[in-house]
Amino acid sequence: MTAPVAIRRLNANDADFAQHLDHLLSWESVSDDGVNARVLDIIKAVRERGDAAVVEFTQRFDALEVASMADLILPRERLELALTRITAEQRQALEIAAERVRSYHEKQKQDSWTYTEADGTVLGQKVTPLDRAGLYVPGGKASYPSSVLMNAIPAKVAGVAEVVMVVPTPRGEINEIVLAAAAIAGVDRVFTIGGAQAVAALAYGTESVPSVDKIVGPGNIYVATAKRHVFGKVGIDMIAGPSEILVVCDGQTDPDWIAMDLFSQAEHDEDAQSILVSPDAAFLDKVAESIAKLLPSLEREAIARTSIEGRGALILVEDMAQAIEVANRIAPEHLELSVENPEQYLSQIRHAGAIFMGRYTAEALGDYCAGPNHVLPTSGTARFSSPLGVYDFQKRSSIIHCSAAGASELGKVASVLARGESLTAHARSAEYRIKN
Ligand SMILES: NC(=O)c1ccc[n+]([C@@H]2O[C@H](COP(=O)([O-])OP(=O)(O)OC[C@H]3O[C@@H](n4cnc5c(N)ncnc54)[C@H](O)[C@@H]3O)[C@@H](O)[C@H]2O)c1
Ligand SMILES: N[C@H](CO)Cc1c[nH]c[nH+]1
Ligand SMILES: [Zn+2]
Repeated sequence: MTAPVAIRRLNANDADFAQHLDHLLSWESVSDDGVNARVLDIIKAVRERGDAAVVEFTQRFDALEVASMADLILPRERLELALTRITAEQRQALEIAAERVRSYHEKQKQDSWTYTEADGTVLGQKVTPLDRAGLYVPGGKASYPSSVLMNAIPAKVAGVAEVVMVVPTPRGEINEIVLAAAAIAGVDRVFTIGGAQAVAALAYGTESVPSVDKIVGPGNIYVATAKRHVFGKVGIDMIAGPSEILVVCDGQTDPDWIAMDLFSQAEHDEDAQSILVSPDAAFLDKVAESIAKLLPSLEREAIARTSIEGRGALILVEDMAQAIEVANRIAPEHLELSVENPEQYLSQIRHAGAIFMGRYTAEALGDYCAGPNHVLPTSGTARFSSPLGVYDFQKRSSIIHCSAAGASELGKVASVLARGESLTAHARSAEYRIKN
């Protein structure tokens, strides 16, 4: 007999549904005072003592006996060596995934543009890649070669001259697939450091670690808190919370497939969130049975069970219109539309990090190799932010080139507005160019 799984059941027509949904979605992304204080101490120490502090924190938090920073630097040749230490099958999978991610992101590349007005004035925007990007690859509880590809490839496509990667190697355990992914993605330098100390080193620079212009990549609470604190000194991509999946199903997909799709994100983290919405009550029962049947077969059963029981839900809705309403309210990181003819709903979806269309598009394909980025807005932030992309590694400068005639005409307008602001040097600067 299979052990019961206590997954929450909600009905969107219940009077207190909104309240229950708010409670279900709430996740405190702000670090507690203890974590905050510790991270601030780490950042201060790295700013003041550079490499020496990074080495000390690495010894303490990653249980690594290293003598100096030299032991925490991996040259490009070491990355190339990793390519020979993985299996041919692993190398081929990495190369196929990298190629698909690269060609998808090539389409996002923005070019500089200008236009010329009738009087010869030229206006436009110059698009420039960042000089140096820092890529945080998590390495505490698990290793993520796919995240190396998803973060480094858009940077390279954007034309970033130097990509510096940091990855902790607790107890000295190096993941060869992570290094091989770095070689394939074209990462320039790797430091085996992690946590807040790695973020601080990338932001402020040390004797060995170069300071970067922007830090991207997911990480645990120490990494996220450090990223918040160094924002302003450097750019950051986003603060990514635990993984989430919302499946909307019309009741016609194999319930085992749906259960495993829910587990695919639940196995990431005890705090991950997996929710199924369907207008078919009998189907929700079948998925509940599949969950109970398949959960014990997972390698990461304990993590997935905590996630499913603590933050998961099966939600009954009146119809597909109500399902879409719930999806927009949740604004999930991943939305699976496991329905017949998903295109009919696409225009109504307003908030989702990535939308997986139809019964065959398992979210897991997007995590590894479909092509779009797997670094996505979580915790409802899809309301205002977008997947990591080439645009995160490009910045724009305005271009203004006035002709003599253009400067004269604009000078008159600027003069009036400047005098209205009592900024007379502005006004006189513009007025010098007015032709009488
Ligand atoms: N959104 C995404 O695309 C995505 C992808 C991959 C991973 N993730 C998430 O990233 C996170 C990775 O976390 P992780 O812990 O496995 O690796 P991590 O690399 O983020 O953190 C490990 C580091 O945390 C620091 N640390 C640990 N305990 C500490 C302490 N007590 N005090 C100070 N520092 C300490 C150490 O320096 C250690 O090197 C997970 O939550 C995972 O779900 C998200
Ligand atoms: N689903 C994660 C982002 O939420 C990304 C990932 C990496 N490996 C497997 N999955
Ligand atoms: Zn995943």
